[in-house]
Amino acid sequence: MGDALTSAQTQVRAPTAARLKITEVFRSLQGEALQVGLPTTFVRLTGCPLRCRYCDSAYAFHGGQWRELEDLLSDPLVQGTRHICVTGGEPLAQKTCIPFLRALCDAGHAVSLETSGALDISPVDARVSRVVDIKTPDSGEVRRNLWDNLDGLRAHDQVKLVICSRADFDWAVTIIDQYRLLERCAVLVSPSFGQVDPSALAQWVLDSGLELRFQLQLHKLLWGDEPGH
Ligand SMILES: C[S@@+](CC[C@H](N)C(=O)[O-])C[C@H]1O[C@@H](n2cnc3c(N)ncnc32)[C@H](O)[C@@H]1O
Ligand SMILES: Nc1nc2[nH]cc(C(=O)O)c2c(=O)[nH]1
Ligand code: SF4
Ligand SMILES: [Mg+2]
Repeated sequence: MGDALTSAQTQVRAPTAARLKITEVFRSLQGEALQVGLPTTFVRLTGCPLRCRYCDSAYAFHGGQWRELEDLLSDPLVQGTRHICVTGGEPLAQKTCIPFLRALCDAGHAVSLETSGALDISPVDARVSRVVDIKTPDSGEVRRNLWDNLDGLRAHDQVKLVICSRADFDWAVTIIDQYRLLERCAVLVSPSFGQVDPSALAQWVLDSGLELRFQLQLHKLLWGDEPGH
């Protein structure tokens, strides 16, 4: 028989514990979104079905380490911090992300989720602040936007558009108007790092007359574009 398990032996094995594939867990200042500046622990999940041209986290597409939920929840970097940001990669591409987010909320953390907007956000625990990207034409992934996600946005969620060009900004204004996004939650615009001049985008925001929240990735100003910050 060798080492091969019979089907009977397979059935009596303990069920596999819920696991997530993780690229990194680190503590930094939140560099993006409404929670910017707050000390935060980041949990970066491995893998993403999109390929945005500007992606600064491509190192999370592959590799990573399987970790059990219990192990992650008891990680000192998680336990010792109120603010937790779950990001990736695309966190919602792993189904165990949903119970992970719920468990973080149950443990009393203030949780935010960075997501591409390409996967259904409706199963996410209502206590989580969902930061939903809308992928612009010049991201190269505009066809992946799941527009139904916008219907279910709550006041403590956030929509983010990473702007790669003036044409992207004009497109963003049209979308914001069409989906009445400013009536739903905060709408953030951020320059694609190193591609769009931040002062140009700041001026476009002022000229638009819209109550958009301009933002820069604070961590890159502080620490550059290195992983782990
Ligand atoms: C790396 S992604 C991970 C979460 C998810 N996949 C997403 O796209 O939202 C986290 C955030 O970083 C933004 N981002 C990635 N590369 C960027 C860049 N070069 N400049 C500005 N923002 C960037 C993404 O748009 C997203 O809002
Ligand atoms: N400091 C810091 N803040 C962040 N906010 C969102 C991040 C991300 O990569 O999703 C990120 C990140 O990578 N670093
Ligand atoms: S969806 Fe997020 S992680 Fe995936 S390629 Fe785009 S920016 Fe990178
Ligand atoms: Mg990042």
